[in-house]
Amino acid sequence: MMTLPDTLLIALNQGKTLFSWSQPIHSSLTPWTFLHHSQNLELDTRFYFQTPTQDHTIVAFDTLIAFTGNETTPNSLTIHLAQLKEKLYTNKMDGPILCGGLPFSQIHTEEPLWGDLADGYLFLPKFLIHTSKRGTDVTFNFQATNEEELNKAWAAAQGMLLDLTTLKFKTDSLPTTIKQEDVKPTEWLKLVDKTIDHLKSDNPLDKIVLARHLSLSAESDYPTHLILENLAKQQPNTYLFYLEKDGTTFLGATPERLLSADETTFQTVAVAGSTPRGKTEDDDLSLGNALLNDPKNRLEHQLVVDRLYKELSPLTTEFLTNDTVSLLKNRDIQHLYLPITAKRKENLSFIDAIYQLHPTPALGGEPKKLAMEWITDNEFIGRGLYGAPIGWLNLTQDIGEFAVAIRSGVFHDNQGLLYAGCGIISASNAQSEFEETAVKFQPMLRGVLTK
Ligand SMILES: C=C(O[C@H]1C=CC=C(C(=O)O)[C@@H]1O)C(=O)O
Repeated sequence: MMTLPDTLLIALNQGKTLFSWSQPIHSSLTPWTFLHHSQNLELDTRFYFQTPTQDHTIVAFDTLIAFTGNETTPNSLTIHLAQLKEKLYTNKMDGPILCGGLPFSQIHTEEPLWGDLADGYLFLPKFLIHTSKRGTDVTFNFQATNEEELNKAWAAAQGMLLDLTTLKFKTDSLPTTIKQEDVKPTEWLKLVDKTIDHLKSDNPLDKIVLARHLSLSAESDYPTHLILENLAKQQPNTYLFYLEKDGTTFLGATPERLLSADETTFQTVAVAGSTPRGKTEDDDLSLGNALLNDPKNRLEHQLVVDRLYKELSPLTTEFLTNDTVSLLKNRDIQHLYLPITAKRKENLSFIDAIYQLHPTPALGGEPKKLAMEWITDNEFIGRGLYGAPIGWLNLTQDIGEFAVAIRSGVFHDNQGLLYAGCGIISASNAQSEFEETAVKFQPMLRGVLTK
């Protein structure tokens, strides 16, 4: 076990009370091993996030400091993060990482299965493993106001590293799902018709995204990390995300980035308009071509593109990508796709930019405010973190990456609730949207039902 580094003691004597210590780990342990090993420990929080290219994987455990509800608004978060920075000592250039999900909407209908997670949960973990092209680092975050607390916190962190790297696997398997039920299917079809009528009536609304739900029950509790592991095998080229807090887990495999930020650029994508994958290569190609040439889907997508350009313009100085729309193909579904990269203006915060973009018309609608009001007033079940920004941000450098949490579900004990949404415009048809959302449930269903 490593002894307490002197620099931490010096920082304490200089008045620092929040400590973030990172060190490389030279081991063959993968992020999955950590997630598996963690099942043997009593932890209040678990988090997993992996980019589609797998060039960043973050696994984090236990909460040191968390922001939820009103604390996650952009102003409040900015103040809280600045306060953390003031008392922070870190041995790393790029500082500690906060991870989690921001709420889909501050105003929302309660849904018991979500518990507190529905209010958003951005946390500074006690323990984090980050795997990137540079290798694997472990970070311990802790608070202490005197030497005794510092020694205790350091010993606890080292003990956790030892546990996570030496404990044996718990051999779990996924239970049989005994009930799989569309939630209020007839009412949902009626709601789509009502929404289409509303879009056709005299108001500025062009698009509203509606979510549908599928409820699941299993013969015993879901070991949710195994669902994530299935998704990792079954859904290449997607963001994998997993947020577990006090026994409730929200997880999924989304193709959609909301915003990633490095020191100089913002990167987002416009993903909207959907069709299934074909059974043969020819079939797949013709479905893709039909999607590229379908006016209804092109309009759904263009509304997202236009909004992203509009929202990004004041935050950036120059767009670095062209306007060629292509197809994004995942295992079960394909979408119209346009990546957008722009040079970010200096001193413009990543958090502000996230809130500026969220929800794009791929999840909310156009215009944003009216669409969000319609969603809140009419959907049967609260969205919680479905469709919300999920990911990470660096505390000291204003960088990070958030995905749009779709193709997802929330689980507690032996219960699950899957979410799938679709963009409604005046030319939509309720039955086709029902079928499109059925395809969008497929990735999560495959993950849950595979033993
Ligand atoms: C809202 C979802 O998908 C969005 C992303 C891509 C395509 C969409 C569509 O074609 O409607 C949706 O806007 C979902 O999968 O739950």
